[in-house]
Amino acid sequence: MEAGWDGNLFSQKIKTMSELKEYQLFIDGSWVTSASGETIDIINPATEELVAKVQNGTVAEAIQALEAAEAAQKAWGKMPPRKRAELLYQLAAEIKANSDYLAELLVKEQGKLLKVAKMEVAVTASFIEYACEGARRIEGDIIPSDNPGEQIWIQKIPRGVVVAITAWNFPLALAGRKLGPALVAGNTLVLKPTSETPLATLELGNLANKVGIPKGVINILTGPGRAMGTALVESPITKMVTMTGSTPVGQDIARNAAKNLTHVQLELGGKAPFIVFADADIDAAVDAALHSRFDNCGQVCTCNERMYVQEEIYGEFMEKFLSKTQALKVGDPMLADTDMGPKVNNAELAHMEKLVQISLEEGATLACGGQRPSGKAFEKGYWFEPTVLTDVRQDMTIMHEESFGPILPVMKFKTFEEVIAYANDCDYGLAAMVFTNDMNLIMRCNEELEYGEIYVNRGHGEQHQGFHNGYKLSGSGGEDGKYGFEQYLEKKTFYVKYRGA
Ligand SMILES: NC(=O)C1=CN([C@@H]2O[C@H](COP(=O)(O)OP(=O)(O)OC[C@H]3O[C@@H](n4cnc5c(N)ncnc54)[C@H](OP(=O)(O)O)[C@@H]3O)[C@@H](O)[C@H]2O)C=CC1
Ligand SMILES: O=C(O)[C@@H](O)[C@@H]1OC[C@H](O)[C@H]1O
Repeated sequence: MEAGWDGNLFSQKIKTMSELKEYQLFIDGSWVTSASGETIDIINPATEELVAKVQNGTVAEAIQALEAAEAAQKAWGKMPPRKRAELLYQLAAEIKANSDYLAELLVKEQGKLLKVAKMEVAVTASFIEYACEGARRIEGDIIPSDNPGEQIWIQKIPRGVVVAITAWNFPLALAGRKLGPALVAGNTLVLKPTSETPLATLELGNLANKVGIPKGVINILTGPGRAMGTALVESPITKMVTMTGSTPVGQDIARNAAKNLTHVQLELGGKAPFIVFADADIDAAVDAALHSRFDNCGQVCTCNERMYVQEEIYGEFMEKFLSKTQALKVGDPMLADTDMGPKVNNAELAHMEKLVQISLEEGATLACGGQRPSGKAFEKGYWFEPTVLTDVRQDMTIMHEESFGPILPVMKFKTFEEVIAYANDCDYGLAAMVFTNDMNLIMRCNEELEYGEIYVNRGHGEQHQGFHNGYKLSGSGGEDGKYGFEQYLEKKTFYVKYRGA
């Protein structure tokens, strides 16, 4: 089937989702078929049906995209930031205008609920709009020198070509989260979405052309992360790599970027503790714990990965929590009353089954779930029941290995010191959640918890103006907010001697 676009999202050869689309690579403003002659199948996790095909791009095409971005950056970086922002505001508007189409793509490629997919599309636009607000706040410094008749100027300048590599759980939002600040700051972009869920992200190429973003400013590639990703990271053309994904891949990227000492920003795995003290609002804590574990089928980096409940309220809390967990409706992500869709692929589903098996072998009790749901609706697809494990110990695998899925181990604790030790006994340091109304406990948690993002009396969910920052093996550099934006700028210091003594 011939694939191609005339530059407009809806004038493509394919008019409905039912026809199979073959996406191409978006390089230098054009759609090109890979020289590899190979494609990657994108499968619907709820039905196992083939949704579309994408190019299995080559290393040579990765370099071609980098060269296009490098050529475009010269003019793009010299454009007034406000002008860049005006184009990106239009891109954000087009994303919102195509919300239904993009949301449906996200459901079909990732299996997320339609209502969550619509939120993701809105958040993608919002990430870009937030970055645009910073266009006229790219501020430097003028500092008096110790030498007479001299000033020191510290300027903020674009880094150059930025490579963005994204994960499969919120593919479009993760792309917008990086594309926005990268381009507003005057950089150009080579974006490599995950091979699992690249479709909605690829559509950004159509929208970029539609709003008139100059060719080469945004390039979007699909292909094997290890081969293509490594080529992008190792190239001397690349001046920054921003990646969201697993810790092992983040470590690979850090190693490969070291060859040119390229600036790296990594948002990686997590194992967030969810701590409920005896004085907590139990009903609020139950609801927050439920959503912070089972949102997006547990596939959120800040998810409640392990829960600690103070023993005085454990019985009441768990009775309410298990009741709500068992009431969750697993099913078709397109339906409004569905609470949880499928895992993204078969490998992730097998990982769920393996974690439950290991947990039971290590002595845990299965309080609910623990397997694939039965019934005709679940004969196809990568479904897993909302699962709660009790009678777990801190030394068990499930308390340390990220599940990134709908499995929640729960432990009792007696004292503050005990639960802080449990919470910090972790290789990750991204997010933590704490429920208590005692200000003294809140401040002590703030002091003691070794996490970059702590939520108090609410569940997970970052905001753009915050700072999404992982300690330890959860990442390096952080993103979002003014500190995330700064990462996309280089500084140049200028000593200006303009008169004698
Ligand atoms: N901290 C955060 O904000 C978030 C963290 N995550 C983490 O991401 C993980 C799940 O996402 P997942 O997509 O499976 O993560 P992966 O690490 O498997 O992949 C992430 C991206 O890296 C690419 N890639 C793979 N190998 C390399 C390499 N050697 N060099 C360069 N790029 C490479 C992948 O391409 P390809 O897919 O083509 O192989 C993909 O685009 C979980 O661990 C989760 O915790 C997820 C979301 C947010
Ligand atoms: O990356 C994640 O899993 C979260 O940061 C998620 O990504 C985009 C959404 O805004 C966040 O909830």
